[in-house]
Amino acid sequence: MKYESRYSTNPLDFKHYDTKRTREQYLIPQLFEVDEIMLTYTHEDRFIAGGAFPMSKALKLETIEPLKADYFLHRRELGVVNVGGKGEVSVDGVAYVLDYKEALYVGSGDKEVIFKSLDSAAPAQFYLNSTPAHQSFPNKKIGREDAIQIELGSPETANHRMLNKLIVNETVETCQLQMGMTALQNGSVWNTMPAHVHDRRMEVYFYFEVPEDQAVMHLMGEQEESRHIWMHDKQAVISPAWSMHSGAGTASYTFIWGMAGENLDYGDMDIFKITDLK
Ligand SMILES: O=C[C@H](O)[C@@H](O)CC(=O)C(=O)O
Ligand SMILES: [Zn+2]
Repeated sequence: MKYESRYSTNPLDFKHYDTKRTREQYLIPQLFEVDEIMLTYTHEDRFIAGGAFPMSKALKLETIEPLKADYFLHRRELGVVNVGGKGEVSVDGVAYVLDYKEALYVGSGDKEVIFKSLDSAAPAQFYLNSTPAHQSFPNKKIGREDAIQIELGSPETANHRMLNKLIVNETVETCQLQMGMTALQNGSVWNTMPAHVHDRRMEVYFYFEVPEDQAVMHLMGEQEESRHIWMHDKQAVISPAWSMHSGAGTASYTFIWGMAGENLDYGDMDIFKITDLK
């Protein structure tokens, strides 16, 4: 288990950040290391984002020091999306097989979570999001066919995309975690445009299926003070509650969004007018 802690920030200070400081604060450059679990604990709603990459052995989700808890899910819930080969997540002895892009919700109180690949030649990569939880809800797998799909944007505005709601209140009961996956259609590059904020919830974006020689320019900041971070495949970025989160790729790509905070109302967003962005 490897972990890193990040404190939260405010928009008045963010105005003065240079590229290096911006990346240190918000970019999670690496989530997957062979036979490791890597976590980033952010004080933005105490959200944890990370990755489990079991290749030659199974990996157990251990507690980390900042939680001061006997086990990881003592007062937390967990969302898992597999972005690698077929894998298995075993929760207190119950095994859930996850194919590519399938998700699992794990409620608080489960003591043992173990990740493993079913074929070490095509190892699983489990993207993880975890948030504080003060009620225990049942564990549930959300397979490809269980996702709620929404078509957004259009080819004309280069933002044609399919949004898959995975862990939302229509599919599974959670305390505060919401997760989904949005795939840009071929030739479309703009995600979350028109951009929005939701001051009630922070968010983390994890970009993948970014071609090796391409990149995504992630936009953050307030409507009148936007900044960008160039991101590569399988990197994540923390978006505080006051920040927009949007981006354009040099090619099409897919991303997983995860949110936590005040409410569980996915559609509760304050949308910016494109011509008001600065
Ligand atoms: O608050 C919602 C999240 O930012 C994403 O669901 C937005 C998104 O996937 C998209 O518009 O492409
Ligand atoms: Zn959002």
